[in-house]
Amino acid sequence: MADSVQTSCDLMVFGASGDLAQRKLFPALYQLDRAGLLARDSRILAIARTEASEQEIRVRLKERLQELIKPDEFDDALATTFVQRMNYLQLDFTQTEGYSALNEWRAQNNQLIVYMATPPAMYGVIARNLRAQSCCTERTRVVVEKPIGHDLDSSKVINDELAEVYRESQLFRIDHYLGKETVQNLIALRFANNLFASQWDQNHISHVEITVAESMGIEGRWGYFDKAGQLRDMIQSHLLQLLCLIAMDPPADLSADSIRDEKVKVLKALKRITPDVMEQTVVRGQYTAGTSDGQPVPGYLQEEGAIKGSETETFVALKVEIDNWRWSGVPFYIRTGKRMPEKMSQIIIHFKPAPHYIFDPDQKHLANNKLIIRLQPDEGMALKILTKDQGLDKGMRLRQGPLELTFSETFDTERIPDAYERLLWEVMRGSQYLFVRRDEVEHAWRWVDQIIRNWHDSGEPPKRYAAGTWGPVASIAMITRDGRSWYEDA
Ligand SMILES: NC(=O)C1=CN([C@@H]2O[C@H](COP(=O)(O)OP(=O)(O)OC[C@H]3O[C@@H](n4cnc5c(N)ncnc54)[C@H](OP(=O)(O)O)[C@@H]3O)[C@@H](O)[C@H]2O)C=CC1
Ligand SMILES: O=C1O[C@H](COP(=O)(O)O)[C@@H](O)[C@H](O)[C@H]1O
Repeated sequence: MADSVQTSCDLMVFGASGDLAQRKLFPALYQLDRAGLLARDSRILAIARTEASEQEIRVRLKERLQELIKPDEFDDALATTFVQRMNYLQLDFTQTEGYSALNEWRAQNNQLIVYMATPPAMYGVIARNLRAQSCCTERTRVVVEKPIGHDLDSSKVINDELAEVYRESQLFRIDHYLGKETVQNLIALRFANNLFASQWDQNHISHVEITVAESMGIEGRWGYFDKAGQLRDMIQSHLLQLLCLIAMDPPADLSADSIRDEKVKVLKALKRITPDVMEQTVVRGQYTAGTSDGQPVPGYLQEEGAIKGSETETFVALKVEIDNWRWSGVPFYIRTGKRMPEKMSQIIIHFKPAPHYIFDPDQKHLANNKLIIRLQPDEGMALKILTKDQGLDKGMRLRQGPLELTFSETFDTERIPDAYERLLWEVMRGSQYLFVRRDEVEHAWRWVDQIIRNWHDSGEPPKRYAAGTWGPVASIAMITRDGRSWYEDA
């Protein structure tokens, strides 16, 4: 990481025994320590309801780190020092008693970071209790997880509760996709390469595809997921963020507000999806039994904890339009689902063909250049271009080939940091450019809410797809109707 000035931090992790803290936050902090980015006097206060001694918490955390960190990145001595940074406080977040211990723990000169890795319903009460103890100052940074609510109204309640105690400049709302290196690279790709900057509009691009596919199912999270569904869980946050980064105008600079202002303009310009266009522009699916990695897997309704008859969607495909000068007439086809054939996230920019075609009419279908941006796995990109097929017998036959950039092969990158490493590091540096501002969250909900309302009003159940397939056939029909198809690498 380029800028490695350390700041001494006191990090309070509310919800320290939870899945997110254990699986993502503490391993990320360990990695920051390993990279020399945690100041020697930075400390961590793990806070949860579970009764445990400090020693037990440290021992358990070290075991967990050993389990989660790759063997060649796990250093026993470092892990021992790392867990010594940690203290433990047993606290019921909803009770005021006990919060005074937080003030006693913190070192006044260290930068205080409060990480709320808890259900969002806890954010307000934690913030108020911290204020009551004068535990936070104007310098305190507060990190909150998604989802911020489950619709516009509930997100406003959570945002208002946070705003009662903290200024917007203190709030770091996580969307972990923004912490992925390949997602940040979208900004570099678009605004550091004039080649693309000058071609990035409706004059040159015919359509855009965004696919975020997961091979896993619900993995014991049925209770949470069934109340959310794929639209709220993935589209409202991650996919709309990706769409914004692809569609936004150039920001004046790399400051958080310049970037976020441009993203908000895109969210405001998203065309409303009215009931009359739902059938052509929205496909909602739910997986049934099928296979994953060659093994039989149950359907959504047979997963552990499932409630019979649930109509929650595990797949969504949308045809999105952006009503502005840059993107008028350019559909963005986006899809995301659980239990798809593979875990794969990619963005395809389909360029328009040259204005006048002079080659073999049989080859006209090849005529569009495509930029394939592979977000994960196999991070990199390929620009599909046309060249002359070589050979005396080939005449002026065309063939399509990639200008290929696979990051791991081209660059001597030691390791790609996990999204949470980057995000925690940015919080420590006090930089908000990878975090979501209140108005972004609310515009995203406003747009997603109308789709949910339409589903509700129509009463139409999700379409079924077998686990291990690319979603309901209707999602293929949606794009085929426009004479296009979802990109498949030949
Ligand atoms: N897990 C993940 O991969 C992701 C999670 N998130 C978000 O992160 C947040 C945390 O998720 P996750 O870790 O999965 O949730 P868990 O349910 O696994 O953990 C919740 C944590 O909050 C604590 N807690 C809850 N209520 C109280 C209370 N009244 N007093 C004290 N402690 C309390 C629990 O303590 P105890 O165990 O002691 O009861 C536990 O440490 C949520 O907002 C979630 O949406 C976002 C993206 C991914
Ligand atoms: O936020 C979430 O993201 C994960 C997918 O994240 P990835 O980094 O593995 O692509 C998703 O599985 C989960 O349902 C959702 O809450």
